[in-house]
Amino acid sequence: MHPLLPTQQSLPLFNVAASRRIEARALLHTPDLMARAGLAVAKLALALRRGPGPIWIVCGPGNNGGDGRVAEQLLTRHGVGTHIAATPPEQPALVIDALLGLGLNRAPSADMAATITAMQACGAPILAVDLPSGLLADTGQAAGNCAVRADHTLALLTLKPGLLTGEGRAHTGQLWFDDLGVTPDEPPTALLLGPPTRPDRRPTSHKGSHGEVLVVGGAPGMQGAARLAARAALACGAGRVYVDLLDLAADEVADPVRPELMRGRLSRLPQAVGVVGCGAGHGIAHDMPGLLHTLPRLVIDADALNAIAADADLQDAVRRRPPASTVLTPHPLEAARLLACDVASIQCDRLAAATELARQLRCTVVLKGSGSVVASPGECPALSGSGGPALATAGSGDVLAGWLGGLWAQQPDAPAHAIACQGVEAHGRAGEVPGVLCAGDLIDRLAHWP
Ligand SMILES: NC(=O)C1=CN([C@@H]2O[C@H](COP(=O)(O)OP(=O)(O)OC[C@H]3O[C@@H](n4cnc5c(N)ncnc54)[C@H](O)[C@@H]3O)[C@@H](O)[C@H]2O)[C@@H](O)CC1
Repeated sequence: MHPLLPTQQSLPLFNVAASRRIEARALLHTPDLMARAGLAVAKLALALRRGPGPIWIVCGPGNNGGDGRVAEQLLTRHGVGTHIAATPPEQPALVIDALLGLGLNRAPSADMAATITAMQACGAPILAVDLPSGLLADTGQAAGNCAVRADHTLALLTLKPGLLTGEGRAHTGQLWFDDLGVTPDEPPTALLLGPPTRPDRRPTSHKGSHGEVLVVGGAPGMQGAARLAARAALACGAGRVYVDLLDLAADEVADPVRPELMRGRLSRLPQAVGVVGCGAGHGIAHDMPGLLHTLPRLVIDADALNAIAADADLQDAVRRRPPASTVLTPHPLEAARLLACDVASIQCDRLAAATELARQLRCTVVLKGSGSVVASPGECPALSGSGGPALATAGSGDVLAGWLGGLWAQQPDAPAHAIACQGVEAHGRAGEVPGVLCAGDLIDRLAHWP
């Protein structure tokens, strides 16, 4: 068994309802699912335990607890000390959290909350069975703000989206997966993104083969955002990258650090991929009708999103664009403005929020944050399992927008959804470093990825 992330391929995700259906059908021909689950848990527990102490197994009232009890029998048979109880033994070598899994349907009771606190405090690593107890499988939210923070989670039968988005990654720890020998017999409710790909560069290609990007943004004092987006598009391989910095004097260069970047205007570049909004301030609202009407492919970020949120005519203009020609890249607050709700409403179900926004504005939506979501009309939503806190820095969103623009310039026939999936996963994987990654360094890592 291997840790699941980073994945070598795209993987299907199933919400609670789909997992239940798959389980019910599988049980008809594979009645020993719980035995298989318990065996998988016991094997992983043996590999993860630290020290000679007993393995503390915390079993709940349902089948999640059943998995824990099967694991306990197998470990005991193997000569390993175990302790099944709600309170810890002396110096446990590992905790197996089999309190609550897929059946979680309310905030943990006071007794369960006390057990969760004890698991957390006992000092041993925690292996969660299927889901960290208290974590909602569909959304990655902690029911009642009380959920186990596991060091490892072994997902069983299906992978659930809540392990990967919202608060999920903070509770799951290292993710493992055992399908228990069952092949899902229905379509996934979401996809976990696989390794990103880079556009091919033919030996005979020249800069004209790799498209044009026009970055529009960078109001006074915020020009760095537009320049970061432009540098990212350039590093991605776009043939020519232009910046239209709002209010820049006519004789100033586009970017003193990157002489490859050129000044440009919409009127001269009607076929470019537009990357609009980075550091743009309120002034971008004035340019939005022309940009939305003219450019065949658009990545819309930051202040351009706020302009759209504030103007019903701009929302209509987004809806009227050709299918698969527009990507919006909101963070949760921008998404909340676009959906006229608050951030908590977005975060409590990120997959649903991104899907609803994509439906309302008929475009592709990248909802940023831990477990970025890519949603488009008619497409199965995708989740990224990559990225981390190193990306929580100023400018990393600008880099994403520019990178998407660079990818699209080189693949003009690709639909918005495919570009968004490629770009989000590349951005996330390049951002997996300890500590903090400045946006400029992120561009370097992306450029040399993989
Ligand atoms: N049926 C099978 O053969 C298999 C079951 N599996 C395991 O079974 C789990 C699902 O089992 P269940 O459907 O029994 O669900 P759970 O074991 O997650 O829990 C259901 C029970 O917990 C109670 N409960 C829910 N929320 C509670 C709360 N906040 N406080 C106190 N009690 C609460 C419910 O009333 C119910 O009694 C999966 O997560 C997985 O671990 C898998 O191993 C696959 C095979």
